[in-house]
Amino acid sequence: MTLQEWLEKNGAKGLDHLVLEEFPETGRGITTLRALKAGDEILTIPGAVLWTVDAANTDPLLGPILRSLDPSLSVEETLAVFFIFIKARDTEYEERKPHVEVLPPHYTATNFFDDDELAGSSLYGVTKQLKQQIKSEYMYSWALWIVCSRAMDFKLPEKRLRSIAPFADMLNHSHVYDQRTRILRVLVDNDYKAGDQVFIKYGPVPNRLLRLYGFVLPNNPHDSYELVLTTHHLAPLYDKKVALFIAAKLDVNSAFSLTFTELLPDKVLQYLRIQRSTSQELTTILATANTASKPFAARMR
Ligand SMILES: C[S@@+](CC[C@H](N)C(=O)[O-])C[C@H]1O[C@@H](n2cnc3c(N)ncnc32)[C@H](O)[C@@H]1O
Repeated sequence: MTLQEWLEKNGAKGLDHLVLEEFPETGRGITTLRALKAGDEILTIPGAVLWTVDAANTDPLLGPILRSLDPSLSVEETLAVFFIFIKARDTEYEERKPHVEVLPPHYTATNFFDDDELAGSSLYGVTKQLKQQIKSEYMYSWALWIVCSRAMDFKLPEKRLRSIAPFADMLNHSHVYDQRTRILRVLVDNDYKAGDQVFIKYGPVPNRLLRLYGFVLPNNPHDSYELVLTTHHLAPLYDKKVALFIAAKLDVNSAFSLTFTELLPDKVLQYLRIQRSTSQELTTILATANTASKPFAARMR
């Protein structure tokens, strides 16, 4: 069974007018075979085929294992395990398998870059930080990346639904999830002619797109430099500085986005002022921290 056949069998609508295509600049994407107006519904994906925590937890084989875990896995971990599980099965999962088989096989986000490849890049610091948090073998990192780069979030009255929609995860989208009918509707946010690629809209996102999604946009006006500032726990007056960081609503390990419109954010100056202060300056700052009327975070500028 192909991906399209499985989706149509479950009631997906709109696939007739959409084709998967390889594009030199953006890799695989989706072309529309008919003209579209902004706001048109181009595709619906039934809830039953979505990758969700509920689908993983109710799977007859995987579900009991997931449900027995204490503490339970996070949403992203559950979905990543679900992908790996289906990928590894030889039988019984002919329906979900075609989607797993068309997922990009290689992990392209910066976490998979060597230090040499990242050296000098604006993503060096944040990627280092992220690498320390995610220390796992390749298959699991790949699955987590698949989840994070393709998931869509919907705020339902009683919960947040994070899901990956087969086929819809390969095109430009503005999604709506109808909880009553359990159908995911894909709406376009631009006009398109027949034969156009329908593009992904990521919004005004800087080139840290590379960190999560594994690609960059050339000449991106929203690009930024992620400046990571940390203070070593053996640094002089560490405890006093930490108290001041907290009072100024800063973290000891902080990442700041330097952009073309805000090259030196106030928060960076606040951080550096605390980090560089002498003992006497810190005492003065601490002594006055809660006495003056102006909020402390504002006075640290
Ligand atoms: C939601 S998926 C889109 C479908 C994907 N191209 C595929 O073949 O499955 C998001 C991923 O597509 C790729 N991508 C999306 N937009 C891109 C662009 N403008 N240039 C290059 N790659 C892009 C990135 O790898 C990203 O992580």
